[in-house]
Amino acid sequence: MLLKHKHRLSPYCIPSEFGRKGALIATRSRLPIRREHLKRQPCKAQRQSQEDPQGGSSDGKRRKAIEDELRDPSNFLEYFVPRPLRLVLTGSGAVSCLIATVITGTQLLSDVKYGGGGASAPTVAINAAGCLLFAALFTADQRAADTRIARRDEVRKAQVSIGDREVYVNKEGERMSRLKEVNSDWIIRRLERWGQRDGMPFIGPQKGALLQQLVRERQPRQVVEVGTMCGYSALLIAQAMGPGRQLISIEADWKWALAAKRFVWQGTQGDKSSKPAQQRCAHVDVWFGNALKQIPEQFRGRPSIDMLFLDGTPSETLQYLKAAEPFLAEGATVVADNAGVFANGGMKPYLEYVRSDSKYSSELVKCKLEWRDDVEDGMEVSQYRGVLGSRQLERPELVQKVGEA
Ligand SMILES: C[S@@+](CC[C@H](N)C(=O)[O-])C[C@H]1O[C@@H](n2cnc3c(N)ncnc32)[C@H](O)[C@@H]1O
Repeated sequence: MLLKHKHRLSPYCIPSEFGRKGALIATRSRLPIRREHLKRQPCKAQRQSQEDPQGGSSDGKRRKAIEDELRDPSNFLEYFVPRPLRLVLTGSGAVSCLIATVITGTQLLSDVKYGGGGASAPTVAINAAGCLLFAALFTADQRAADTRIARRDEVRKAQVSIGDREVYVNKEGERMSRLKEVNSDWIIRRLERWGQRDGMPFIGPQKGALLQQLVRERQPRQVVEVGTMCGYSALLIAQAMGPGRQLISIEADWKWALAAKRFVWQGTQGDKSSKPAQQRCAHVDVWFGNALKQIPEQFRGRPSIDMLFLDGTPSETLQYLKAAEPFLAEGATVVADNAGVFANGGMKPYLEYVRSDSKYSSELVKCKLEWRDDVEDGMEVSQYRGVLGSRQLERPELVQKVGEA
């Protein structure tokens, strides 16, 4: 239950929006996770009321009525006394107390008028108090349900505005909404909201757009990324690469590597389960380990690297490049993040190397630091000319074009 209603994004567990019960159980018990686990499993009432956009028994009002009756997960009482039963109990309690108040009140009046000992004033008062109490409980329950429904509508509107939910018009002409399927866009949006809120060091949308533009222009078949964290930039690169290509992303921290594997897997599976025309992610492998060890050990005998994205520890950037250099294809693009904020710090040796060595043609593309409009940063975009250092930049205008974008 706790997992079901957990809404915060955490790097180490999958947010509830991903977490179908089956997928979570499968994760915990190390069972294989199937594609159907990704899909939202509606409860019985939801299934009955499910809107069928293709036609079928769509009845918006009925659906809404059933949804409105769904159990309120934040109300503890719901698990012991269901709402319809509560309404019957409190409603009938109020009515019976009202009847008793009227009867005992009439008796009391006739006693006062004609004498006798039929009903006492305390009995009337107790019945009246009972009537008020039950009526108050009944009203409070109704109000709580109305508040919950209003809150749910607000949540839905927010989901529509952030793009997690889509609005459509059904056959009866009613405006309905439904949650979108989890795919790479969905995960990227989530990670962006998390990054913005907590200032996570993901590359962010501006640098992300720049990186995607570079990938689209250069069409690399194999990209290697150093520093996956939770896979934000990996998903952006994979989207821009398109299907049939490969991205290898290396992460030294096992917790991030684990989180990234899940985010990337869910993002790319979502895309794979959609129609072939909508499949757009490259195959992504997240490797756990230090890139300085992984690259020299694992890349022997592999296809050469067409693009290298360096976003690990800034002071180690030059070492990453030197480790990967023997495996770079001629004309490969090397992109290094944080070339602005760390230009005179950890990135200095790297920048000196790529800007002075004849093997590279290099340029700084200025942009803002992620989630900040007031801090200048940049990405160093370099082209590897090969050992002979004779090749010219194939598209020298690209860097400028990207920088202006
Ligand atoms: C700035 S974050 C990467 C953010 C990610 N590229 C994104 O935009 O979403 C840097 C990551 O590099 C990882 N890292 C640092 N040194 C590394 C190394 N030698 N090998 C692999 N990963 C490393 C860190 O653990 C951290 O998760």
